Amino acid sequence: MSVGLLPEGLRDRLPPHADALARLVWRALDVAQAWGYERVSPPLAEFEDTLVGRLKSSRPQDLLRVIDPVSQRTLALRPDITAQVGRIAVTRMAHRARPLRLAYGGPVLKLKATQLRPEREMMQVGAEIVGTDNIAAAREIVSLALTALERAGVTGITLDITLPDLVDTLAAGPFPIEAGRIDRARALLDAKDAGGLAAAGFDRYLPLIDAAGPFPQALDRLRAIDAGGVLASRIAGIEAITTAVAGKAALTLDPTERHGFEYQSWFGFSLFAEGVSGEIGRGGSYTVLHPDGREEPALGFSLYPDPLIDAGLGGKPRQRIFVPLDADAGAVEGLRADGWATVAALDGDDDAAALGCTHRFERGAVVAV
Ligand SMILES: N[C@@H](Cc1c[nH]c[nH+]1)C(=O)O
Repeated sequence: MSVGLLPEGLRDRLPPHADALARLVWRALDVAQAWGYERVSPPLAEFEDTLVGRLKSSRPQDLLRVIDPVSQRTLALRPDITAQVGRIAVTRMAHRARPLRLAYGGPVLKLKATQLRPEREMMQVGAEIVGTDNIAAAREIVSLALTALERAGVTGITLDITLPDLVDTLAAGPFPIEAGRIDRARALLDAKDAGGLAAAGFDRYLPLIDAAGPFPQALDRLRAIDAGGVLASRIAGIEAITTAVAGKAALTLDPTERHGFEYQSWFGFSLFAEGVSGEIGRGGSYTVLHPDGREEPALGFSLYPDPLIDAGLGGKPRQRIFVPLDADAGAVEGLRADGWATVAALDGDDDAAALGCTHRFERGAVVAV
């Protein structure tokens, strides 16, 4: 057996990174709690059919599955906690008043890594509002996500806004496309392939490519597209949401971006930070399905704090001080209260420096090692 070898995309988090990650998660959850969100903690794995299908428009996913010898049913490891929160909201917490505000944090597992991120297991921490997906809810969710990132020490944040169901809405209304050709149009828009769009007869969608980029120019270009009320109401919505975050993040618009937006509806966003590669968070509006088929609007965000640690965030570990066998317990407690990590001698000849201590506690005084 190969000792210490882990499957591709899975890894151990070692000191000091494991502590830093725990601190980042804790800070984000603490902010959410202060904003009135109650924590839920769903399990790592569920029956496959309860994990998928709870959110409207969620596509069948590639999941990591196992057969449970106890129930003889297929279990899936969660790739996203949002669907689990949706399940809790419409089952065990269905009786609770709306809007229901819930927060969560824990590891998720994807079947495949992406090019940008070789990891398949990552920490996810977030918050969801179930019961409304109006502008006020969107403003709160975006503000909360930015505040949580600020609290984690993240600077240079970019908020990239997208309209995940825009192409479907335009295709069903002002810019008609037959159902069978919508995927083609979406793929061309994803690739920002202007020539391809024109050649395929999707000319009316061309201006959407130019409506991507920094605010406010991108929004002005979106406004210039004549698509009747469909766009007007969304533009008004985006403007109202973004006034709430003015000064906290740089704003960009990518109206047709849908990469990673599986179930989000009229509003979606991605979060980026200077010096951190790839997305650090994502969110938006969506619809939760009740067991009786009833639909409930929801809105939320998830942060992915792992890359923040590689960027040096998450705080510094405590400085370590070596404490001899005969030290006074009260004094040692005082050292911990002052922010030291105390490393107690367990026999006569522990090596303070080898144990990572920069100081030792000698006859009541702190002495450099
Ligand atoms: N859970 C989603 C983001 C999200 C939360 N709420 C709504 N959308 C993701 O990680 O992609």
